[in-house]
Amino acid sequence: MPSPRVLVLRSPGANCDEETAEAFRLAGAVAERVHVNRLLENPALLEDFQALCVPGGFSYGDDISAGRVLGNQVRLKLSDPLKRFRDDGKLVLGVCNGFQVLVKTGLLDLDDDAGPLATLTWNDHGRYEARWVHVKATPGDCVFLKGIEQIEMPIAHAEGNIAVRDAAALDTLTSGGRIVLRYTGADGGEPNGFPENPNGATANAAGLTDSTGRVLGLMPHPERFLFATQHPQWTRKKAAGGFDPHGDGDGLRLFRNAVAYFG
Ligand SMILES: NC(=O)CC[C@H](N)C(=O)O
Repeated sequence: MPSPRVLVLRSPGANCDEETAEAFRLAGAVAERVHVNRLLENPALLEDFQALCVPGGFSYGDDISAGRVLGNQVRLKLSDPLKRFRDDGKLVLGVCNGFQVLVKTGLLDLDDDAGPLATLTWNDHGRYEARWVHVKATPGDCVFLKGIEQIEMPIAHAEGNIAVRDAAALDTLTSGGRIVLRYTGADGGEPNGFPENPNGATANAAGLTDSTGRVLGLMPHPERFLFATQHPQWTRKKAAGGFDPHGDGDGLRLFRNAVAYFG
């Protein structure tokens, strides 16, 4: 099987596209960074790729709200080709700002008759927050999270609070297995408020999948944990023994899962 080709979407203000492309390459994919203007000129470019990733950053300076401008471009100009892309069995990943973009595109199936089931809004404390968090996965059909239970990753965002509309919407998302990542305490149990839940997200949600399991949006940054030595406690882990400083970081597992899906 040839390596899957991944389109990493560049836009003005994106700042994680290089390392996200590198993550896919390390996992065995061929990754190409493509500017959104190239895709708007020629949406048929998508046909050359098996996966699309919208990376983190500050697309269009977070103007209006994070992800809104790029989300509108995608929703208004690329909706049909992207729905075909997803329905052809291809993969879509949105990391942090990319998740904010996906929420605004309709690709995550987040609407019912009453409007959006959930959205991403400002962190409860109203500030930008950058820290490592503990997250538990309940993958269900989500391709990217296969085999993952607990994982540590960094977050870095101001508008990362997954706010669910109401109790009925929460029930829809929960019963549909759509909340595939949740913040936990260090012991894997319920988080004890802030900072274990770093933004006040409803139900401690950190990532959502669509109804097919082939689209994932998450606030933590898996591409910032590709090497074991990116973990903030790696020297302590090394001193404690049994730690391979040349090993992979756990974030790489998501990208390997994406590549393995095409194997
Ligand atoms: N790391 C990111 O992608 C940041 C996302 C967005 N700019 C925010 O602050 O919420």
